[in-house]
Amino acid sequence: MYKEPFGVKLDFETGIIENAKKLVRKLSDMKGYFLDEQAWKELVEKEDPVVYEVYAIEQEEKDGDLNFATTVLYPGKVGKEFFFTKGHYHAKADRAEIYFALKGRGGMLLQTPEGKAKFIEMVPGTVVYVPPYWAHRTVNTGNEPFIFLAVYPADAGHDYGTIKEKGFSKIVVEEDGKVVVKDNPKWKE
Ligand SMILES: O=C(CO)[C@@H](O)[C@H](O)[C@H](O)COP(=O)(O)O
Ligand SMILES: [Fe+2]
Repeated sequence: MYKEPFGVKLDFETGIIENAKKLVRKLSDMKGYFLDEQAWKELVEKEDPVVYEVYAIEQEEKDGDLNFATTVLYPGKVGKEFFFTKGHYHAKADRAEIYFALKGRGGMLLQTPEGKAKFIEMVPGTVVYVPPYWAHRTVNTGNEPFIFLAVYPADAGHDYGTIKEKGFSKIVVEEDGKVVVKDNPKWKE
């Protein structure tokens, strides 16, 4: 009936949560995600870098319960585009989420199913509220790992398919040494 409460240590420097399940996403796992396909291919063939790691403490998929996870998103670019997470809607689309930035700098791209997009900058201490129904992707715009904690309903799930197919309507690129959020030329509604 009652589950056992627990506390775990989250290392703010490395993002590692003790006893968490670790997931690693390499650039080769992200075929079709970046705008510059040639630059993606070259970088995969050259070194296939780790783009991000996730340390998750997850419960059974029941409503009312909570999961939490840190993400360590490495600095880098594919062409002009900064490294990002795949991005997803929640499988139960109305499930909201809270992100809390711990280290480095970056931001979150959010998008409604109709393609209305928003970019929110994140520095250590920024808390982002992801409302129900918004897809979300984080982007590392700095030159050190961007680390954040996410807290989300245990039954939220992930729907990666829509974003994998259509992407986000905005992209985050470096132009003349500046971070620029612009329209994605490949975006189709
Ligand atoms: O939003 C959540 C959970 O709902 C985060 O924990 C991400 O799962 C993580 O930042 C990796 O990003 P994705 O590969 O899942 O898009
Ligand atoms: Fe999420």
